[in-house]
Amino acid sequence: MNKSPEGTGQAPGSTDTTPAIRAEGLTVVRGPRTVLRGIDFTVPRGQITGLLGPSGCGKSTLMRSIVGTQAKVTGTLDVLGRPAGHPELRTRIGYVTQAPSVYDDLTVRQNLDYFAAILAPGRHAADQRHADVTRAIEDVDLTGHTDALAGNLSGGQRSRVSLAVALLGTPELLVLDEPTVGLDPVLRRDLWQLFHDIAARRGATLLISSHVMDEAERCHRLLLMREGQVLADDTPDALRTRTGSDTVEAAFLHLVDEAVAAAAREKETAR
Ligand SMILES: Nc1ncnc2c1ncn2[C@@H]1O[C@H](COP(=O)(O)OP(=O)(O)OP(=O)(O)O)[C@@H](O)[C@H]1O
Repeated sequence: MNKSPEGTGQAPGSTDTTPAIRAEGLTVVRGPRTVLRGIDFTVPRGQITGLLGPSGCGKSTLMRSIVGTQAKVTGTLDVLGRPAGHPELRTRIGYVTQAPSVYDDLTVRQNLDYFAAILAPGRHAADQRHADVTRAIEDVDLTGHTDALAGNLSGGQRSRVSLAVALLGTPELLVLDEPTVGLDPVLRRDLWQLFHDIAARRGATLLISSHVMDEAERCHRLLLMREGQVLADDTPDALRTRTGSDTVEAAFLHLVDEAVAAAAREKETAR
């Protein structure tokens, strides 16, 4: 388990010091609810940022906003130097939703061939597609299962096929919505190792959501959310120190208690 993440915050060879993501006063309304409430944060390049918080706090909504699939987004949201949803960002971002996007009746390679053909169509790109697919399969450690039907894979292997699809175009930003949910501890450890490899080797930025607080310890930085607001935007070490806690979980609970107490005081003053 990678408990002491290393990262420079800067992609190798890159001179771009602007954040990968910058949000100011970001607000999102879904149906009758204001799901994100004027939040501010930045995500540095070349690192793994964990997005943590209880179910329903707005993690997926935030990710959808970043990748440009969410309606009713107001405020500032810049992604890789462009406004979220800009067409130029489509090939620069990889997004893996909670439901693996794989076709069960195709093999691992056929699944990837299909998505590679959408990204780079035409005969002239055939060699490049083949190389990209082979590399993506290697990246997620599924080389031994290349010709297996996706429907015959385990849950964790299917998740890795979905991740391989997101890796096809060597994205600069990977947005992964609970990629380890339901996986056993060994697979979870292996996937986190892979995430660190991707950040270190390619200088890619990863934004990864999770409910599981021990995964927070494996991130370079954390965005802790609660009820549509960002409770903290810091490193795991700084969070533990600031709250006098031994674990990120204890730090999070401390911050929640503080937020609840502050809200109660505000209510009392307003009476
Ligand atoms: N299509 C929708 N229409 C209206 N409200 C929605 C819709 N989808 C989600 N919401 C609401 O938005 C809020 C945030 O949902 P979101 O899926 O972003 O939370 P989450 O933190 O990702 O939760 P989980 O960890 O359970 O996936 C929830 O209160 C949810 O009920």
